[in-house]
Amino acid sequence: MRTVVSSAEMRAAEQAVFARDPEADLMGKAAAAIARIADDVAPDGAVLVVAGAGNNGGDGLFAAALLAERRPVLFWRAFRDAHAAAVAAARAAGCREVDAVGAVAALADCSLVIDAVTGLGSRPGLPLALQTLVDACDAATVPVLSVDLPSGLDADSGALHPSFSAEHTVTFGSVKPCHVQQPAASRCGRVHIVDIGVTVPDTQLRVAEAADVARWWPRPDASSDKYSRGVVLVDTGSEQYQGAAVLSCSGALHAGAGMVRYTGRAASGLILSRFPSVVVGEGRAQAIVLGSGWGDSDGGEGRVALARMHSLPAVVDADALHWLPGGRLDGWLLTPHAGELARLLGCTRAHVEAHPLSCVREAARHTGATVLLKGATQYVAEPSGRVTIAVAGPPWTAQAGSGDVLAGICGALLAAGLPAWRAGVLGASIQAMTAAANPGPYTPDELAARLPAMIAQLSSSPLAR
Ligand SMILES: NC(=O)C1=CN([C@@H]2O[C@H](COP(=O)(O)OP(=O)(O)OC[C@H]3O[C@@H](n4cnc5c(N)ncnc54)[C@H](OP(=O)(O)O)[C@@H]3O)[C@@H](O)[C@H]2O)[C@@H](O)CC1
Ligand SMILES: Nc1ncnc2c1ncn2[C@@H]1O[C@H](COP(=O)(O)OP(=O)(O)O)[C@@H](O)[C@H]1O
Ligand SMILES: [K+]
Repeated sequence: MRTVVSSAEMRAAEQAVFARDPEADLMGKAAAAIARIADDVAPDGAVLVVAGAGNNGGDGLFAAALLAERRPVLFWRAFRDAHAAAVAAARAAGCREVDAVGAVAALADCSLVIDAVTGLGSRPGLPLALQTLVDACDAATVPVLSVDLPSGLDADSGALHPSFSAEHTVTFGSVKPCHVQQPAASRCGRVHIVDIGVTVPDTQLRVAEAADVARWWPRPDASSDKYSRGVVLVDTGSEQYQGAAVLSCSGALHAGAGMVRYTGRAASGLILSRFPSVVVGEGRAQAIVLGSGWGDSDGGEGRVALARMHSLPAVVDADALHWLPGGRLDGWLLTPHAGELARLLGCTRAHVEAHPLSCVREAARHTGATVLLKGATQYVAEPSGRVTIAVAGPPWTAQAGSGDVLAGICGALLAAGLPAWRAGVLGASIQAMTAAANPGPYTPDELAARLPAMIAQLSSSPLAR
């Protein structure tokens, strides 16, 4: 699990280092890491360093000085101001200064551009001369290594602004919100996190990693039986949306449920023809999955209220989200997409998309449930305000039916005894990881069928220990 640190939290952590040791050379360590990664990602050829006026530019120019010991380096001060000591170091090391026109012309001969214009102090957007260079970089397909973050982005959000598009980003201490939230994250390329001796604080925002999924994924042992592994009661689908029932049962079974009981209104014969192990009808269960594919079929309110009376953990998806009972929904996992969350909160979808973190937190605080906001970035918010971002996957899973499978997976994890936040994080992560391992337009049911191979691979990997 990685802590996600805001620019203010990172600055405070940096100040704490200087309070202990006023001579701490954080910039020197940052520069050394940038130079090392630059050599790794583009071992030969000239490097162009584009430097801004603040410390981000300082990092880049000290890195320029180190790189100039072994390869040609050019630098452009994008705003006339720049970190004076770093400019002096770059000049002393033999780096050649160019102007805006020279920087664009130099791209033809460069194997790497280091973007050190703005970092934590970045105000969104780019001045025209820089935008011209960014366009030229994109056209010339010269790889960009961004220092801390692609200049132009806002460190503290996932919003898109005119910015560099990095192939690699080197950041310090821990990831910042722009590195882990789409669409900004797609501009960061591969993010290298470098320890420069700043102690990163615990925060209310974290991002899960494959190792967490491997460690926490429930596995049967010699004492397991179908009941102890977890029985999932699935009330999904309807006459109109029969497929949703098949998909949520598929998610639950392929995620390792001990048993799936189907109590929804789709034709049971359809489900049994696909999954003969499903038991049709009520019975004891450890978790319930509600709502996927209900459409406007009757009795939603009563079915959700009944689930509440069972006092079991529940996944509440899609149409069941319209019928949330009053009171604190402890132990429940709500799985809205942005539109459904907007409806829950009484705001617009655009508002949720612009402020996903505050919206998902608000829904969890208000309902007392854990809320998994689905989409390109998947946020799992607990009523306490803590948010965990699931492992990211490719956009191939953006298709009808993925959410139904995910609801089933989360149901199996709740039934196995995981707390709601962990079920949400693991469910969203395993679906994303399976899609990443099987790139292409696989249908949600095909991807669900590939979950067991992914889970087996995780279980046998050293990450699982
Ligand atoms: N904290 C740490 O742990 C460590 C931090 N380190 C490094 O320090 C970096 C932070 O440095 P920083 O505070 O000097 O801010 P930085 O990102 O250089 O930007 C400020 C300058 O940019 C300008 N500017 C901003 N937006 C603009 C725009 N759109 N268009 C035009 N100009 C714009 C802004 O102008 P102003 O707002 O003053 O008008 C100001 O001149 C951090 O990212 C990391 O690389 C490491 O050295 C060591 C450990
Ligand atoms: N841009 C994206 N990248 C990756 N996954 C996405 C993206 N957009 C949506 N998804 C995934 O697609 C699914 C959509 O869920 P949902 O809208 O409820 O679908 P449905 O109700 O049709 O099953 C979610 O599981 C989410 O993880
Ligand atoms: K930068």
